[in-house]
Amino acid sequence: MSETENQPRTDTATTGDTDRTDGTATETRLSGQQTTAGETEETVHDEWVQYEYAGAAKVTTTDLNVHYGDDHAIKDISIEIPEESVTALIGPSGCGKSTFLRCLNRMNDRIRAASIDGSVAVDGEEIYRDGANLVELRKRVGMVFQQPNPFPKSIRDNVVYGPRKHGEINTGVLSRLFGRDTSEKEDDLVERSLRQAAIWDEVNDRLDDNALGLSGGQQQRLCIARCLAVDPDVILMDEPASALDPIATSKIEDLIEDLAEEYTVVIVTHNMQQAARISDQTAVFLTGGELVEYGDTDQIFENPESQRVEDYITGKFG
Ligand SMILES: Nc1ncnc2c1ncn2[C@@H]1O[C@H](COP(=O)(O)OP(=O)(O)OP(=O)(O)O)[C@@H](O)[C@H]1O
Repeated sequence: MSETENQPRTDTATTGDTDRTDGTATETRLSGQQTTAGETEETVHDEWVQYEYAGAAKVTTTDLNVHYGDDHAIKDISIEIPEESVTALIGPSGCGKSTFLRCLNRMNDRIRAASIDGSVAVDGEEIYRDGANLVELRKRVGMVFQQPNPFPKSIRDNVVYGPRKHGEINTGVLSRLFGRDTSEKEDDLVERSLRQAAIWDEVNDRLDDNALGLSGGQQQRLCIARCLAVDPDVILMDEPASALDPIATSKIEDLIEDLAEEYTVVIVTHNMQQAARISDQTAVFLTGGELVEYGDTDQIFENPESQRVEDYITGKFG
């Protein structure tokens, strides 16, 4: 977990100008509060749900909506996700966590029924702008899925798959520039990525073995290494440990905390203890695609603003 000084926003004003981390003013209302007109959070969605944190915003969503046909899966979500930290997305099944996550690297574009409105910016750059380069975006915002999905290739080939595909290794120009041959560069990349994913010590003597021979937990760490090999800034993880046993899960959790020193990690999890253990901030989605509360993880788990969040966390709902 990064050593940020995240503080939950505690101002009691229902609306009003609020300093954002980027210095601009915006109308802010915390979830669970009532407007002066007596509207409840259920009826108003166009607020920023945010809190104060040290550092810069890495990802900002503004009025983000997703429909699948008539199904309104994500409703007016405006949040800032801080850099170099872990953000957990929690909530009951079907509340839109994965849909929200997929918006952050435009994976929903692949779903024919999905229509997306609103804005998602990474480092202030709109990813839904016309002409955005999706290959570059998905290198910058990588993704790890619930089921480990290594290619039926060697461990080495899995790690270098992305850079090779994007022509970042096998180009004579790069080799000449660096004055080294391709295999030497590949070896460096393989070792660095596998070390970062905390699996190097387990596989360094069998890099040419088929990745499908690894255990589930090793396969998932290999998939994380594959994601790291293309040098992302943001790593999206959709329940990355749900298919793993407790020991493998614990290794993935340790790894995620380490990764947050350098990367911005956003993780969907059904495991509330996991969210409490590894995340710096937590976003609680409840039924119907609403983001009900977003803030410092300790505050959300120990003293949530919203009764519905408290009910969910204590197991009374969801
Ligand atoms: N490809 C799709 N086509 C149509 N509807 C979809 C699609 N994916 C998700 N939905 C719908 O969008 C809503 C949100 O689904 P989503 O998978 O994002 O929720 P979730 O919170 O991640 O659920 P879970 O925890 O069960 O994975 C649900 O009503 C779901 O049925």
